Amino acid sequence: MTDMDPSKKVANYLKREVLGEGTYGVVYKAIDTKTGKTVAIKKIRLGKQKEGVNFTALREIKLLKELKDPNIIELTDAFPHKGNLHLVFEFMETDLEAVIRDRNIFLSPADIKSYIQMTLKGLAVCHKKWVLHRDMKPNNLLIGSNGQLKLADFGLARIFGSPDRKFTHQVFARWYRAPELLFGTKQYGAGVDVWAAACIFAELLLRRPFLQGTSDIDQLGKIFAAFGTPTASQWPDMVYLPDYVEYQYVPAPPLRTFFPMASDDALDLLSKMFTYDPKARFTVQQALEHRYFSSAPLPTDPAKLPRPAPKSRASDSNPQEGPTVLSPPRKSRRVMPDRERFGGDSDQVEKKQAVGDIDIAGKNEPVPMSVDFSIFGSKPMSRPTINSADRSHLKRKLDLEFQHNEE
Ligand SMILES: Nc1ncnc2c1ncn2[C@@H]1O[C@H](COP(=O)(O)OP(=O)(O)OP(=O)(O)O)[C@@H](O)[C@H]1O
Repeated sequence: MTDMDPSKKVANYLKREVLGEGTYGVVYKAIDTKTGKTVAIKKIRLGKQKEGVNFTALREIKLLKELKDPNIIELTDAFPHKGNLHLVFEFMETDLEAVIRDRNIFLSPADIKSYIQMTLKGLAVCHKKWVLHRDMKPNNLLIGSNGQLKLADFGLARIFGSPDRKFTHQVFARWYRAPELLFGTKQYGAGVDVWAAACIFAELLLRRPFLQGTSDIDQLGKIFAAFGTPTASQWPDMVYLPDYVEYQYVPAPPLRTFFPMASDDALDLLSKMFTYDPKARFTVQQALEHRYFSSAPLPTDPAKLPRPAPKSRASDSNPQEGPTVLSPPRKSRRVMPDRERFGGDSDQVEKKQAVGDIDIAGKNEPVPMSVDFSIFGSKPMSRPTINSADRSHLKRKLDLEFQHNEE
């Protein structure tokens, strides 16, 4: 990086097409005119922070720039321009979501092992430096032309605040959220990234998201239906969490029910990463040392991993023609469980989904949760229920969710 006036750095980049829009703003493809390299520039709306990026944010960005590892996306530059902060990253060809969704791609057990190992290796480096990701999901795991998987969007949640829930695509982030976050914990640690990595591991095995909750309450219902309702002995601190509500006990079905083709080692590792109590949950380092990674088949060499066919990029042929949107932003391409399926007034849809079968104003019987059991096969399992004593607490939580969505 040079010592030039940061606001002038924009001249170093030749802007090309829009790559997509995420939680924090638009991402452009660009050419670094000094090196000739292709880069991706994330333009972050500073929004209400009229005074610009605060000192803490700048310090955090400096920290991210220093995080250099083969499994972490490199932040090569950062500069303000027209009230937006521009973060310059190395350009990546595709991402893990595209790999998982591509029906032409066959993922062998060794390929899955390689992708999840690279994910954990990137996480390990960050956790060693006390940086949490907090927003791990397959489309934040970018893949380069050499097959290397790299974690993206690291630490952005801490710098720019938690992703804004009013953006529809945030419904997907919920699927990777650890139970302590869903119960409203304020003091969370590296375990939230391990839970999310376990969800990604499960998604690689299934080729679809594992736990697709339609609201935070429903997400917990899905988790409990898969792993059994946590007991006090399994997770002693659970009852003290701010948004804790008691769910009727349901036992855990065997994990193999959901992953019939997975190896015993894969299931053992998965169960240790999906441990309820964050204090007992595997750390990233423990996960990397698990025998799953040293037993046959060994992880595929990244260069030999299957990847989607490169997309043709229209503006590559004519860079003079301003930014061109080549495809809808990723989130609209993904199947939307809530809003897109119902259309119309999105807030109404959100309310309808979140409330589901719960009769908040109803009588005192235990109330069945709205849980979509379709992911577990056609036969519904016993449904977790919420005790009536917690009804008002639940109503308050749902109201809070609605407020978030209506903002
Ligand atoms: N370094 C990069 N190289 C190439 N494409 C990138 C890079 N970073 C982001 N993109 C692409 O830009 C688009 C927007 O990315 P961004 O990270 O802002 O949002 P997202 O990951 O899609 O969603 P979210 O913000 O919810 O995580 C995506 O299509 C993403 O694949």
